Amino acid sequence: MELTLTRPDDWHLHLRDGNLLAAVAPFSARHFGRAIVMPNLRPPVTTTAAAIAYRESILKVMPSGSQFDPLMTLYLTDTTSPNEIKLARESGVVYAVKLYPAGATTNSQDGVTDLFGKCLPVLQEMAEQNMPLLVHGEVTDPAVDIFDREKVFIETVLGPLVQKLPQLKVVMEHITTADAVKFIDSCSEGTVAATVTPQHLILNRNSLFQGGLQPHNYCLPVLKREIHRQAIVSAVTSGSNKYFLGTDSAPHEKWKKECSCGCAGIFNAPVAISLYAKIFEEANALDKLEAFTSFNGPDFYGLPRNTSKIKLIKEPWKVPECISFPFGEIVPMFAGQMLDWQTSS
Ligand SMILES: NC(=O)N[C@@H](CC(=O)O)C(=O)O
Ligand SMILES: [Zn+2]
Ligand SMILES: [Zn+2]
Repeated sequence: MELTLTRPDDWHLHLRDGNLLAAVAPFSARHFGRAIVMPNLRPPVTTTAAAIAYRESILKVMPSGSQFDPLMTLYLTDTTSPNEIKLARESGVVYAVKLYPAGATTNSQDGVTDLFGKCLPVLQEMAEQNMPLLVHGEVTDPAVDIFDREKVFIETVLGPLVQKLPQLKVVMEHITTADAVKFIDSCSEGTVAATVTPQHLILNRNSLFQGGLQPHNYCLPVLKREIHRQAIVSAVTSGSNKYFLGTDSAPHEKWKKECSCGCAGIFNAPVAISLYAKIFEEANALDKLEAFTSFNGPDFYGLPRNTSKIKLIKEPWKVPECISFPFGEIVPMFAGQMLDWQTSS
Protein backbone atom coordinates (compact mmCIF):
# COMPACT_ATOMS: atom_id res chain seq x y z
CA MET A 1 0.00 0.00 0.00
CA GLU A 2 1.16 3.53 -0.81
CA LEU A 3 0.08 6.98 0.22
CA THR A 4 1.12 10.26 -1.34
CA LEU A 5 0.88 13.31 0.90
CA THR A 6 1.62 16.98 0.48
CA ARG A 7 4.92 17.38 2.30
CA PRO A 8 4.18 17.75 6.04
CA ASP A 9 5.48 20.49 8.33
CA ASP A 10 6.39 20.07 11.99
CA TRP A 11 4.76 22.84 14.03
CA HIS A 12 6.66 22.01 17.25
CA LEU A 13 10.30 20.93 17.10
CA HIS A 14 13.38 21.13 19.31
CA LEU A 15 16.52 21.25 17.18
CA ARG A 16 18.93 22.13 20.04
CA ASP A 17 22.29 23.67 19.14
CA GLY A 18 25.95 22.72 18.70
CA ASN A 19 26.78 19.04 18.11
CA LEU A 20 23.27 17.88 18.94
CA LEU A 21 21.77 20.22 16.31
CA ALA A 22 24.02 18.79 13.61
CA ALA A 23 23.13 15.24 14.68
CA VAL A 24 19.34 15.60 14.81
CA ALA A 25 18.40 18.22 12.19
CA PRO A 26 18.74 15.89 9.16
CA PHE A 27 16.08 13.56 10.62
CA SER A 28 13.53 16.37 10.47
CA ALA A 29 14.75 17.79 7.14
CA ARG A 30 14.20 14.38 5.53
CA HIS A 31 10.45 14.45 6.01
CA PHE A 32 9.30 17.95 6.80
CA GLY A 33 9.19 21.08 4.66
CA ARG A 34 9.16 23.55 7.52
CA ALA A 35 9.30 23.43 11.28
CA ILE A 36 8.47 25.78 14.10
CA VAL A 37 11.75 25.72 16.01
CA MET A 38 11.40 26.01 19.77
CA PRO A 39 13.57 28.63 21.51
CA ASN A 40 14.40 26.81 24.78
CA LEU A 41 18.17 26.80 24.33
CA ARG A 42 20.59 27.80 27.06
CA PRO A 43 20.57 30.77 27.04
CA PRO A 44 17.07 30.99 25.55
CA VAL A 45 16.33 32.72 22.26
CA THR A 46 14.72 35.87 23.65
CA THR A 47 15.50 38.39 20.90
CA THR A 48 14.99 38.64 17.17
CA ALA A 49 18.75 39.03 16.74
CA ALA A 50 19.32 35.71 18.55
CA ALA A 51 16.60 34.04 16.46
CA ILE A 52 18.27 35.20 13.25
CA ALA A 53 21.64 33.86 14.43
CA TYR A 54 20.07 30.55 15.50
CA ARG A 55 18.39 30.22 12.11
CA GLU A 56 21.75 30.69 10.38
CA SER A 57 23.32 27.95 12.48
CA ILE A 58 20.46 25.60 11.58
CA LEU A 59 20.79 26.30 7.86
CA LYS A 60 24.54 25.62 8.10
CA VAL A 61 24.06 22.02 9.21
CA MET A 62 21.37 21.16 6.65
CA PRO A 63 22.23 18.45 4.16
CA SER A 64 23.15 19.98 0.80
CA GLY A 65 20.15 20.48 -1.44
CA SER A 66 17.78 20.56 1.51
CA GLN A 67 14.84 22.94 1.18
CA PHE A 68 14.02 22.71 4.90
CA ASP A 69 12.78 26.06 6.20
CA PRO A 70 13.18 26.71 9.94
CA LEU A 71 10.45 29.03 11.25
CA MET A 72 11.84 30.77 14.31
CA THR A 73 10.24 31.61 17.64
CA LEU A 74 11.02 33.89 20.57
CA TYR A 75 11.09 32.76 24.19
CA LEU A 76 8.75 34.95 26.22
CA THR A 77 10.08 36.27 29.54
CA ASP A 78 8.73 38.62 32.18
CA THR A 79 10.75 41.40 30.53
CA THR A 80 10.08 40.86 26.82
CA SER A 81 9.15 44.28 25.41
CA PRO A 82 6.36 45.09 22.94
CA ASN A 83 9.07 46.59 20.73
CA GLU A 84 10.74 43.18 20.48
CA ILE A 85 7.50 41.90 18.95
CA LYS A 86 7.63 44.64 16.33
CA LEU A 87 11.24 43.68 15.51
CA ALA A 88 10.22 40.02 15.34
CA ARG A 89 7.42 40.78 12.90
CA GLU A 90 9.65 42.99 10.74
CA SER A 91 12.38 40.34 10.58
CA GLY A 92 10.26 38.03 8.45
CA VAL A 93 11.86 34.97 10.10
CA VAL A 94 10.10 34.91 13.49
CA TYR A 95 6.67 33.28 13.28
CA ALA A 96 5.58 32.96 16.90
CA VAL A 97 6.38 33.59 20.56
CA LYS A 98 6.58 30.71 23.04
CA LEU A 99 5.24 30.82 26.57
CA TYR A 100 6.99 28.56 29.05
CA PRO A 101 5.59 28.97 32.54
CA ALA A 102 8.77 29.25 34.66
CA GLY A 103 9.77 25.80 35.86
CA ALA A 104 7.27 23.84 33.72
CA THR A 105 9.70 21.93 31.50
CA THR A 106 13.23 21.61 30.06
CA ASN A 107 15.06 24.97 30.09
CA SER A 108 12.06 26.94 31.30
CA GLN A 109 13.94 28.61 34.19
CA ASP A 110 13.81 31.96 32.41
CA GLY A 111 10.14 31.59 31.51
CA VAL A 112 7.17 33.64 32.62
CA THR A 113 6.36 33.89 36.34
CA ASP A 114 3.11 35.88 36.06
CA LEU A 115 1.50 36.07 32.61
CA PHE A 116 -1.26 38.54 33.40
CA GLY A 117 0.86 40.58 35.80
CA LYS A 118 3.94 40.95 33.59
CA CYS A 119 3.08 40.22 29.96
CA LEU A 120 -0.22 41.90 29.06
CA PRO A 121 1.33 44.75 27.00
CA VAL A 122 3.39 42.23 25.00
CA LEU A 123 0.37 40.01 24.44
CA GLN A 124 -1.61 43.02 23.24
CA GLU A 125 1.15 43.90 20.79
CA MET A 126 1.19 40.28 19.58
CA ALA A 127 -2.55 40.39 18.96
CA GLU A 128 -2.04 43.58 16.94
CA GLN A 129 0.84 42.11 14.94
CA ASN A 130 -1.06 38.85 14.39
CA MET A 131 1.84 37.00 16.05
CA PRO A 132 0.72 33.66 17.52
CA LEU A 133 1.41 32.74 21.14
CA LEU A 134 2.50 29.11 21.51
CA VAL A 135 1.82 27.71 24.94
CA HIS A 136 3.31 24.99 27.09
CA GLY A 137 0.03 24.53 28.92
CA GLU A 138 0.85 23.36 32.42
CA VAL A 139 0.73 25.11 35.78
CA THR A 140 3.85 24.82 37.88
CA ASP A 141 2.34 24.93 41.37
CA PRO A 142 3.92 21.93 43.14
CA ALA A 143 0.67 21.46 45.05
CA VAL A 144 -1.10 20.53 41.79
CA ASP A 145 -0.83 16.85 40.88
CA ILE A 146 1.38 16.42 37.80
CA PHE A 147 -1.42 14.61 35.93
CA ASP A 148 -3.78 17.58 36.52
CA ARG A 149 -1.46 20.39 35.50
CA GLU A 150 -2.81 20.78 31.97
CA LYS A 151 -6.44 20.86 33.11
CA VAL A 152 -5.70 23.44 35.81
CA PHE A 153 -3.74 25.55 33.33
CA ILE A 154 -6.76 25.66 31.02
CA GLU A 155 -9.00 26.71 33.90
CA THR A 156 -6.71 29.31 35.43
CA VAL A 157 -4.65 30.70 32.55
CA LEU A 158 -5.69 29.71 29.04
CA GLY A 159 -9.44 30.17 29.43
CA PRO A 160 -9.05 33.63 31.01
CA LEU A 161 -6.42 34.60 28.39
CA VAL A 162 -8.68 33.77 25.47
CA GLN A 163 -11.50 35.75 27.15
CA LYS A 164 -9.26 38.75 27.76
CA LEU A 165 -7.62 38.82 24.33
CA PRO A 166 -10.03 37.18 21.90
CA GLN A 167 -8.02 38.35 18.86
CA LEU A 168 -4.75 36.78 20.00
CA LYS A 169 -3.86 33.66 18.04
CA VAL A 170 -2.97 30.85 20.44
CA VAL A 171 -1.62 27.36 19.88
CA MET A 172 -1.91 25.02 22.81
CA GLU A 173 1.13 22.84 22.27
CA HIS A 174 1.36 19.07 22.73
CA ILE A 175 -2.12 18.54 24.19
CA THR A 176 -2.57 15.45 26.33
CA THR A 177 -6.07 15.44 27.80
CA ALA A 178 -9.78 15.23 27.03
CA ASP A 179 -10.00 18.57 28.87
CA ALA A 180 -7.75 20.19 26.27
CA VAL A 181 -9.82 18.74 23.42
CA LYS A 182 -12.99 20.09 24.98
CA PHE A 183 -11.39 23.50 25.39
CA ILE A 184 -10.00 23.68 21.85
CA ASP A 185 -13.30 22.53 20.36
CA SER A 186 -15.07 25.31 22.27
CA CYS A 187 -12.78 28.07 20.97
CA SER A 188 -13.19 30.00 17.76
CA GLU A 189 -11.78 28.49 14.60
CA GLY A 190 -8.65 30.12 13.21
CA THR A 191 -7.80 31.76 16.53
CA VAL A 192 -7.09 28.87 18.91
CA ALA A 193 -5.59 25.57 17.78
CA ALA A 194 -3.49 22.71 19.11
CA THR A 195 -0.54 20.57 18.13
CA VAL A 196 -0.51 16.86 18.90
CA THR A 197 2.55 14.63 19.26
CA PRO A 198 2.90 11.00 18.19
CA GLN A 199 3.65 9.88 21.74
CA HIS A 200 0.47 11.33 23.18
CA LEU A 201 -1.55 9.65 20.41
CA ILE A 202 0.03 6.24 20.74
CA LEU A 203 1.05 5.79 24.38
CA ASN A 204 -0.70 6.14 27.71
CA ARG A 205 0.85 6.48 31.14
CA ASN A 206 1.23 2.71 31.54
CA SER A 207 4.06 2.99 29.00
CA LEU A 208 6.12 4.82 31.61
CA PHE A 209 6.25 1.76 33.83
CA GLN A 210 5.81 -1.23 31.47
CA GLY A 211 8.22 -3.91 32.77
CA GLY A 212 10.19 -1.28 34.70
CA LEU A 213 10.83 2.43 34.51
CA GLN A 214 10.97 3.57 30.86
CA PRO A 215 12.91 6.84 30.69
CA HIS A 216 12.61 7.12 26.91
CA ASN A 217 8.83 7.47 27.23
CA TYR A 218 9.17 10.34 29.67
CA CYS A 219 8.21 13.73 28.32
CA LEU A 220 6.26 16.76 29.47
CA PRO A 221 3.36 17.07 29.68
CA VAL A 222 3.62 13.54 31.06
CA LEU A 223 1.62 10.77 29.33
CA LYS A 224 -1.92 10.47 30.62
CA ARG A 225 -4.65 7.82 31.10
CA GLU A 226 -6.01 5.81 28.18
CA ILE A 227 -9.29 7.77 28.12
CA HIS A 228 -7.31 10.93 27.43
CA ARG A 229 -5.31 9.26 24.67
CA GLN A 230 -8.55 8.15 23.06
CA ALA A 231 -9.97 11.67 23.26
CA ILE A 232 -7.03 13.18 21.39
CA VAL A 233 -7.08 10.40 18.78
CA SER A 234 -10.77 11.20 18.18
CA ALA A 235 -9.98 14.90 17.94
CA VAL A 236 -7.24 14.57 15.31
CA THR A 237 -9.09 11.96 13.25
CA SER A 238 -12.39 13.89 13.36
CA GLY A 239 -11.35 16.10 10.47
CA SER A 240 -11.38 19.25 12.62
CA ASN A 241 -8.92 21.82 11.25
CA LYS A 242 -8.02 22.99 14.77
CA TYR A 243 -5.47 20.19 15.25
CA PHE A 244 -2.18 19.81 13.49
CA LEU A 245 1.10 17.95 13.52
CA GLY A 246 3.71 19.01 16.06
CA THR A 247 6.13 16.24 16.97
CA ASP A 248 7.72 17.90 20.02
CA SER A 249 10.76 15.86 19.03
CA ALA A 250 13.02 16.73 21.97
CA PRO A 251 16.35 14.92 21.88
CA HIS A 252 18.48 14.47 24.96
CA GLU A 253 21.67 12.45 24.92
CA LYS A 254 21.29 8.86 26.13
CA TRP A 255 23.18 9.49 29.37
CA LYS A 256 20.86 12.36 30.23
CA LYS A 257 17.81 10.08 29.89
CA GLU A 258 19.28 6.95 31.52
CA CYS A 259 20.36 8.31 34.88
CA SER A 260 19.09 9.03 38.38
CA CYS A 261 17.27 12.22 37.35
CA GLY A 262 16.43 11.87 33.68
CA CYS A 263 15.46 14.73 31.36
CA ALA A 264 11.96 15.08 29.91
CA GLY A 265 11.75 14.79 26.13
CA ILE A 266 11.34 12.12 23.46
CA PHE A 267 13.38 12.04 20.25
CA ASN A 268 10.74 11.05 17.72
CA ALA A 269 11.88 12.76 14.51
CA PRO A 270 12.93 9.46 12.85
CA VAL A 271 9.58 7.76 13.56
CA ALA A 272 7.01 10.55 13.75
CA ILE A 273 5.54 10.23 10.25
CA SER A 274 5.33 6.42 10.57
CA LEU A 275 3.57 6.73 13.89
CA TYR A 276 1.04 9.31 12.73
CA ALA A 277 0.20 7.05 9.76
CA LYS A 278 -0.22 4.10 12.14
CA ILE A 279 -2.59 6.07 14.39
CA PHE A 280 -4.77 7.29 11.52
CA GLU A 281 -4.78 3.83 9.94
CA GLU A 282 -5.86 2.18 13.19
CA ALA A 283 -8.66 4.74 13.52
CA ASN A 284 -9.75 4.02 9.92
CA ALA A 285 -9.05 7.64 9.11
CA LEU A 286 -6.18 7.62 6.62
CA ASP A 287 -8.29 9.96 4.48
CA LYS A 288 -7.90 12.61 7.23
CA LEU A 289 -4.12 12.22 7.62
CA GLU A 290 -3.01 14.78 5.03
CA ALA A 291 -5.08 17.64 6.46
CA PHE A 292 -3.51 16.99 9.88
CA THR A 293 0.06 16.64 8.61
CA SER A 294 0.10 19.18 5.81
CA PHE A 295 -2.89 21.56 5.60
CA ASN A 296 -4.22 22.63 9.01
CA GLY A 297 -0.87 23.98 10.23
CA PRO A 298 -0.05 26.31 7.33
CA ASP A 299 -3.69 27.38 7.11
CA PHE A 300 -3.67 28.43 10.77
CA TYR A 301 -0.35 30.28 10.45
CA GLY A 302 -1.51 31.96 7.22
CA LEU A 303 1.30 30.36 5.19
CA PRO A 304 1.05 28.59 1.85
CA ARG A 305 0.74 24.82 1.89
CA ASN A 306 3.81 22.96 0.60
CA THR A 307 3.77 22.08 -3.07
CA SER A 308 6.12 19.08 -2.99
CA LYS A 309 4.93 15.61 -1.95
CA ILE A 310 6.18 12.68 0.08
CA LYS A 311 5.32 9.05 -0.45
CA LEU A 312 4.56 6.64 2.38
CA ILE A 313 4.81 2.93 1.74
CA LYS A 314 3.58 0.15 3.97
CA GLU A 315 6.70 -1.92 4.39
CA PRO A 316 7.93 -3.00 7.84
CA TRP A 317 11.19 -1.53 9.11
CA LYS A 318 13.07 -1.70 12.36
CA VAL A 319 13.73 1.49 14.31
CA PRO A 320 17.44 1.71 15.25
CA GLU A 321 18.26 0.96 18.90
CA CYS A 322 20.41 4.01 19.09
CA ILE A 323 21.63 6.84 16.90
CA SER A 324 25.35 7.53 17.29
CA PHE A 325 27.03 10.75 16.33
CA PRO A 326 30.64 11.83 16.80
CA PHE A 327 30.01 13.22 20.30
CA GLY A 328 27.39 10.92 21.77
CA GLU A 329 24.29 8.76 21.40
CA ILE A 330 20.55 9.35 21.31
CA VAL A 331 17.84 6.72 21.74
CA PRO A 332 14.86 7.34 19.42
CA MET A 333 11.24 6.70 20.28
CA PHE A 334 10.21 3.06 19.56
CA ALA A 335 13.90 2.05 19.54
CA GLY A 336 14.38 -1.51 18.32
CA GLN A 337 10.67 -1.95 17.47
CA MET A 338 9.05 -2.66 14.12
CA LEU A 339 6.91 -0.07 12.36
CA ASP A 340 4.76 -0.55 9.26
CA TRP A 341 4.98 2.73 7.40
CA GLN A 342 8.07 4.29 5.93
CA THR A 343 8.75 7.17 3.59
CA SER A 344 10.28 6.49 0.23
CA SER A 345 12.57 9.20 -1.05
N1 LIG B 1 8.53 17.92 25.83
C1 LIG B 1 9.53 17.69 26.66
O1 LIG B 1 9.43 16.78 27.49
N2 LIG B 1 10.67 18.40 26.63
C2 LIG B 1 10.96 19.54 25.80
C3 LIG B 1 10.34 20.80 26.31
C4 LIG B 1 8.85 20.89 26.09
O2 LIG B 1 8.37 20.88 24.97
O3 LIG B 1 8.10 21.00 27.08
C5 LIG B 1 12.48 19.71 25.73
O4 LIG B 1 12.94 20.74 25.25
O5 LIG B 1 13.21 18.77 26.10
ZN1 LIG C 1 6.44 21.94 26.21
ZN1 LIG D 1 8.46 20.94 23.11
